[in-house]
Amino acid sequence: MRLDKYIAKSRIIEIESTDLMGALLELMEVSTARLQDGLNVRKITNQLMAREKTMTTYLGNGVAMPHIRVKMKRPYIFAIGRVKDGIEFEGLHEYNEVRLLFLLLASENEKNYLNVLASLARLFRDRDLVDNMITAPDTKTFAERVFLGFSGLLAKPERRQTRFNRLLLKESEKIARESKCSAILLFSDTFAGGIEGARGFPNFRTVLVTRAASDRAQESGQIETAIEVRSFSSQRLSQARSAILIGLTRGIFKHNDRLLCVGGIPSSNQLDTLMVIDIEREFQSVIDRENDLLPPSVKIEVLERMIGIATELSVEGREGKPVGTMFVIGDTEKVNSMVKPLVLNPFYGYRMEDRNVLNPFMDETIKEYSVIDGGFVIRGDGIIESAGSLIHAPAEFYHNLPSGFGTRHSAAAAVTKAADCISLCVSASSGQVTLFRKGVMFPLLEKPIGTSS
Ligand SMILES: Nc1ncnc2c1ncn2[C@@H]1O[C@H](COP(=O)(O)OP(=O)(O)OP(=O)(O)O)[C@@H](O)[C@H]1O
Repeated sequence: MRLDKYIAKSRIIEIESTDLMGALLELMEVSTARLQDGLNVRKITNQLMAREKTMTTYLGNGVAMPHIRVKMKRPYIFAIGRVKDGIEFEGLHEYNEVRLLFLLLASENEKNYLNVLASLARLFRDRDLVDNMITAPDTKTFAERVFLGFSGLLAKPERRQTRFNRLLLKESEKIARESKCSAILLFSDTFAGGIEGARGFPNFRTVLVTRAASDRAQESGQIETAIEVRSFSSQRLSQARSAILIGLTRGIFKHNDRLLCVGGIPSSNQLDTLMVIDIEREFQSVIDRENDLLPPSVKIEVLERMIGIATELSVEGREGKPVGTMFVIGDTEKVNSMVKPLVLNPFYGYRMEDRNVLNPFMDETIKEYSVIDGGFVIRGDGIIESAGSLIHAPAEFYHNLPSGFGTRHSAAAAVTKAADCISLCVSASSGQVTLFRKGVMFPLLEKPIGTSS
């Protein structure tokens, strides 16, 4: 998504105020100057402040992103301010870390709002890119770097290939051809910065698997498409199973494809692993046809987001402790008939947009509530209906799972037989993330017991 078209030089400023209210007023002033939309600066700033009190917009990496829908003709207004030394807001320490304050005003009628929020959050997750903006020596350079960053041109310097990497890439193509693979999956998180090889294989269909896909990667070479899978694991090719699953549901792969995975330890800059995967054999128990995988009511981006959150939860835990939970996605009408609330629904009273998992600010909230006993019920379009729910399908839908799986996993399996939904289980005891569809289990991330990251 091209975000640079919404950036204007006059809305890139150095913030003078040291408190949030003052800083927001400065950004609102430059946002509304010269506009005929009749936006009420004070009123909107107060609404932004009220919102910040109920839900922080601090994204990490020194970036906060207050955002709000307003009545206006333009689809979006972006304003970005650089803060010297953090800002004061109700004594909360995360605001001391703010160095960039990004204000997003969106029209009430804009349907793409959550996607824009998600794209911005993804952009600001790139530490190097943010640092580059923060450390600009003067305002002019700061503005230039903002433009470059938003247009995807401010890339990390590419590393030169080592001889060994070159050899592996060359042999990969040969192996893929001779073993009749239909595509090569290049795990680009192996490289801390870009690498020449990430341009893809000249004579072979290449799919990039990455934690953060930029549009630029796909524009700059033979990369046919990129699959974004979050993974904080330090294991080789740990994103493979999730990536293939997403590729199948997106129609990038067919169930009878054979794939060559090429990667190494994340950020090691060293390729060291080649793995041939026959999708049919690997996933045989889950799918007969790729179309069966995704329930009709579930949006693929919702499943992708939930796989990301479940993976992060399993790897990070919460406050140093492992977390177990269950997400049931889709067919909520039927699922709700099998739900008993264990606690008062914490999402009660949230606006739909604020409890949609596609909203990047929901990640933290979901993780926070994952420590509550019970599971989450999520609509196929991403709206969370409840958390802290006991999800219990009728007895006839229960079947034996391999030993080691207890009542949480049994319930997660059964509900996907009883309703046309998907469930994702994060195991508190083993750290595994398991997807269930039609009662069949499919481990996405296997974490050896006792590993913390
Ligand atoms: N039907 C259910 N719906 C929601 N949550 C459940 C359900 N059954 C169990 N749980 C939750 O799972 C927790 C762990 O139960 P148990 O150890 O039997 O499951 P498990 O499948 O082995 O999961 P884990 O691998 O996380 O230990 C329970 O304390 C409860 O919070």
